[in-house]
Amino acid sequence: MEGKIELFVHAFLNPETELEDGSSKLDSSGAVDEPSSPRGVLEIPVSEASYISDEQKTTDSCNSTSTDKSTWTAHGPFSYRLPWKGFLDLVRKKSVRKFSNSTTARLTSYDISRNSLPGKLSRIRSAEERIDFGLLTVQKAKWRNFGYEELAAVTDYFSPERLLGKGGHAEVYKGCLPDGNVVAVKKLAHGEKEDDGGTRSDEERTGDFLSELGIIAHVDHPNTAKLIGFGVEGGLFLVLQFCPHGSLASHLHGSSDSLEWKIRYNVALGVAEGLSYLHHSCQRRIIHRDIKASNILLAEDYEPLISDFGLAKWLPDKWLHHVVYPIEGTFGYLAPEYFMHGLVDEKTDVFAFGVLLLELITGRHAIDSSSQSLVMWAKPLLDSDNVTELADPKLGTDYGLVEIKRAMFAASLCIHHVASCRPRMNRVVQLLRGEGGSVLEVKQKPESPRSLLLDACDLEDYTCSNYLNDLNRHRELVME
Ligand SMILES: Nc1ncnc2c1ncn2[C@@H]1O[C@H](COP(=O)(O)OP(=O)(O)OP(=O)(O)O)[C@@H](O)[C@H]1O
Repeated sequence: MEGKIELFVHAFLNPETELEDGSSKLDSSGAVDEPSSPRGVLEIPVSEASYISDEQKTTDSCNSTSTDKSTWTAHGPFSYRLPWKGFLDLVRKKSVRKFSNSTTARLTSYDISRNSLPGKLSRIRSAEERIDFGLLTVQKAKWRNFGYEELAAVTDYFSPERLLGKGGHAEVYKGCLPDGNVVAVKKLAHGEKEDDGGTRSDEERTGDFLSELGIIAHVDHPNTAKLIGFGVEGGLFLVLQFCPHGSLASHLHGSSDSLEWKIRYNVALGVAEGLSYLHHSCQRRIIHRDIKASNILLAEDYEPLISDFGLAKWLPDKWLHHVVYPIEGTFGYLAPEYFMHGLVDEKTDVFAFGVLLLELITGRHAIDSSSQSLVMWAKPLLDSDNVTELADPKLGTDYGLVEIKRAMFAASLCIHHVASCRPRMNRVVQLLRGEGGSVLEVKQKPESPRSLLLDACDLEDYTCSNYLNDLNRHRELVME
């Protein structure tokens, strides 16, 4: 492997911790033969690649940003390990995020201790430092480690006027770097008491942060959010590419203007491609677990970027699925096998993507104000191919009939209540591009091999009304 160098830092989960959390270590044969899923994977690539092109650096200003797909190149294959294990041992503990019954937020906050965290985290070195390997000096060019003062200065001391948005875990501010680049500074929320009266430990919060940082730094696709840097002084911060058009949710649900169909279709395709990359083409198999309209950001030209990797997991290839507890995510987007059994694999994201497609087609919320599930509302209309009833009234008849029918067909497959009957994301991309073949071909039989556990779940006579009952039951349990 010549010519290119990457530095990898791998943080591995403590196996015991993982088992305590209920995570499955079974491969298809049921054998426990795989080390636990890493808690976070932090890669520091040292390649020619840079997220921001020279051209962009000179042309961007606080008032204008651009997204140049041509600047994103693959990382080189040669790797070198840094001795960070001691530090990472501190952050092995698994996060215990709470499940929310809200369609817009997960109810968890970080209790960021200002005393001990910076000390521990200060061992993270800037991705800009030069590293001397004897004969070879390489430039780590990917990300920056920002100091607190620097982040405060670029966001006008986190002034409310700079606030771009607020989620369940973070506030995001617009920042203008001295070189003119505009960024989004994601400030992880300060800790309040959790609902159960407990507080999250430094280690847990740091683990969550590293997990998100590790995954977002690892992914590299035109339809995934771009990391520019991070900060660990005075709190935990991610510095991200600024998306001038905000979130898809704000356009679909927060604006009286209609998002035109052409953009909606491009968003559907872009998100499908981004997810297909995460599932099948990324160096590791990543499950996002929180695909929803508020986590899709719109960059220049309304190109969609999958963001918020706070719940994302990567699965070793040998694992058919992963069992997680607690169940986290957002009501309305949760696949039945996930909210009932905690089973996570690529099909969890496929289901959520199906709900997102329905939102794009209909303009409706995943769960509306009267708690009606979009999936349940849309199913009969999808079955009867009723475009007129399904299409967002704001669109009028301004949609491509072929495209909307493709989107409807893809959605109907993605929201199938049996996981194995849902298509994989690379298939969904083909369907949306019109490369899908006939309907009969696509309505495939369940994939194999399937784990015994999943098959048992699938073999139940699980109908749509079962799904609705389960959803309601689960909701009641969570709200108790
Ligand atoms: N890079 C960005 N550019 C512009 N706006 C952004 C950016 N990142 C986030 N935002 C805005 O901030 C909001 C909250 O961000 P984000 O979803 O990452 O927070 P969160 O607390 O992790 O959310 P969640 O409740 O889903 O966990 C987004 O919905 C969006 O409106």
